[in-house]
Amino acid sequence: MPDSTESELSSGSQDARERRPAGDDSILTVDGLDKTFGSLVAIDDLDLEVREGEVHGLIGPNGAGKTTLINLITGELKPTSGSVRFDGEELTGLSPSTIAKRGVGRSFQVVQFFPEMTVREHLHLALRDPTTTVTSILHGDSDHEDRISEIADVVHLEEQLGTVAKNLSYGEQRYLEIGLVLALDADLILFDEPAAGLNSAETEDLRQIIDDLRGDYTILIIEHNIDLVRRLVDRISVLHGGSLLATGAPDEIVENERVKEVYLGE
Ligand SMILES: Nc1ncnc2c1ncn2[C@@H]1O[C@H](COP(=O)(O)OP(=O)(O)OP(=O)(O)O)[C@@H](O)[C@H]1O
Repeated sequence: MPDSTESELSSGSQDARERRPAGDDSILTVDGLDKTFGSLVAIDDLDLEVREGEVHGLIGPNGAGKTTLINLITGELKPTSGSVRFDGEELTGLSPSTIAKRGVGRSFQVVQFFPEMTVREHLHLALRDPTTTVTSILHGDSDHEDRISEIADVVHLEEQLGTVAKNLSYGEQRYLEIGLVLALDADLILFDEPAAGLNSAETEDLRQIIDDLRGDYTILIIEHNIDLVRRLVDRISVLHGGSLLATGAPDEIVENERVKEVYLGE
């Protein structure tokens, strides 16, 4: 995908998504990736492929390297060696903002907002273009009202558009975070434990939200809730000690003896 301004990227990404059905083609290719922190090997000669249009689960024990991998994909960390390619282009060495502009969006384990700003204002800010002023955001003078409504609908926050972030429930804050990722109009979305801290009703709500994104985005999701993963994803990769232990369909993975041994505890 060529580098472009945010607004060009928005329309370009949308068109690109519409052209791309889910298939066997890899959109994200991790090849011989290594990351060490001093003497600690966090990612160890990792190969991994995410196919275009799929929902791909990333599981593994604590410390397996899942968040480190996400940070290497998004450019927050630089690999010690190896390569990450997205849509055929090398990401390694690019800055996080350039990688985001190439169409890679992410959520974080810890949600952070402006407590006094409403859901609409947050989305407006995320959709902003260089001509947007603070006054226009506060007055709701937005060219983006349709997109804001669309995103709020997708993340089940249409009733909360006028609610300030500090008055949202924890679950609603997590949905807003997903909305902010959608506003960046990424092609690949990386979710880092989106269900952490959610109760069972909220987790089901989250499952529906992510399920509704299926087909429009490629999704890589780190999640410890194995029931949620099984219901949501097309394929699972299991990390262990920074390496790939197994990749396959959910039913294959839960029956895999090595995976049971190191992660599922059976
Ligand atoms: N910035 C850092 N400096 C030093 N060590 C780090 C750093 N980030 C991660 N690590 C170490 O790298 C290893 C992998 O950590 P990582 O957070 O990627 O695991 P994880 O699979 O996401 O674990 P969890 O499921 O607990 O979130 C761990 O041993 C961790 O302590």
